[in-house]
Amino acid sequence: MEHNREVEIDGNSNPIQISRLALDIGGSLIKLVYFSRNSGDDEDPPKDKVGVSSGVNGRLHFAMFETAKINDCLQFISANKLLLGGGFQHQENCTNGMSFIKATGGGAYKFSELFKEKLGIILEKEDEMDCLVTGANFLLKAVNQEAFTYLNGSKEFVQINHNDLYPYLLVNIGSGVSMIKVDGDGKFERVSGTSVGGGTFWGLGKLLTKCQSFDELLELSHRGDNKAIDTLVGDIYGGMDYSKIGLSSTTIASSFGKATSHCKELEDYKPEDISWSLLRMISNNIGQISYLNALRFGLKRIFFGGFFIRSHSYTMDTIAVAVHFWSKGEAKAMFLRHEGFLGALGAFMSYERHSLDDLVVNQMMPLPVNASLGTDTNYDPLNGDINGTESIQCSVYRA
Ligand SMILES: Nc1ncnc2c1ncn2[C@@H]1O[C@H](COP(=O)(O)OP(=O)(O)OP(=O)(O)O)[C@@H](O)[C@H]1O
Ligand SMILES: CC(C)(CO)[C@@H](O)C(=O)NCCC(=O)O
Repeated sequence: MEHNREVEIDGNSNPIQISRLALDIGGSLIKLVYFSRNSGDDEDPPKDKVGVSSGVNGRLHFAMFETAKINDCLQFISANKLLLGGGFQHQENCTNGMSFIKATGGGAYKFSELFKEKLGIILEKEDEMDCLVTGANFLLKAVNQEAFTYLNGSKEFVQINHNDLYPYLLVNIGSGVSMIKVDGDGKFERVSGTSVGGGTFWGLGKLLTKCQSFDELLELSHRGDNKAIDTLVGDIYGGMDYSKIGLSSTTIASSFGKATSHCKELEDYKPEDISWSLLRMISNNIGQISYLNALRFGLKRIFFGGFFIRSHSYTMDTIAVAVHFWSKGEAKAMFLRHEGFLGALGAFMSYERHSLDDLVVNQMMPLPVNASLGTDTNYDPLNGDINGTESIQCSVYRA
């Protein structure tokens, strides 16, 4: 896979300078975040409060690869010269000719030798939970229209009050699920988790439907009908609601309950129905466990991140309905536009905490909605373009 740096990154043929690359190498996906300064920025650096030039404008780029195809990722980094780090600062502390790159996720440990061998870089490991929280706090505070609710098919952006953000529950749905109570910047506790997560949906879905890609499995669910596989309350109650305990006839009484039928084999079920039932089962379960943890700590807001969500309407709807149902409307499920990049952003932000150059990203200037990741025009989660790069405008300042 060959990526044209100039065309893909800023759409023109000027040489651009890449600074700071950070990675989140997860069980399923590798996420990359990197900064490129705007071409010609030398003439027009942003000014600080007293009018002194102190930083550079540029774009923050996001890309992802399947962890199983890590060689594609290495090639992408190398072909796009993401390690050069020229421009306004030095991201690498060079030791014996080796550069350091911030990395988080289990793969930062698992693949550290591979990165050293193939690219000559040392992965400087940052704690995964720390990075998730840093990334989420950063997005919620710095990016306009980052968080939104999703109910009955409609998306509503939430205005975040910086003084009233904490505490909240962060639920990161990756291969597995982590639930983190966040009380402030760097103040958090991982309060729960479940192994029934994105890897479960994709793994079971692949076995049961023979789908070849996650996107295909997700796309299938659009055409599915869970009545064919799930046992509904009405199936047990002769078509009636069980209203005394608040269950309507259409509520799922038992996920995959109908698959116990002796007269049917796997081939007798439609892949789209299987995908829909599986998606509902897993999303419902995560929504319910999240609510229970929010209840445990008296948290009213739950932010969901992780690439399992993929801005998928049924997934978000199911999670939101589960949280609404179980909390009787008390707790609110919210989603994030940069859902899958929390950890990578947190690793990216961690350069400030440690680097000698002491840089801080203290201003985020989102482009019009259609220029950022996670929007309908530029980012289509179902188009199968897993390596598509996306970017947002921002400024990086020297502290
Ligand atoms: N193109 C894709 N290929 C594989 N899985 C995908 C894809 N797109 C979305 N997913 C979903 O996203 C999940 C991975 O999400 P994410 O990248 O947030 O987690 P991870 O960092 O890989 O996992 P973990 O944090 O548990 O190590 C997968 O398990 C799958 O459900
Ligand atoms: C192991 C991690 C943290 C790796 O990202 C994630 O996959 C996870 O939170 N799994 C759930 C593990 C559990 O708490 O049961």
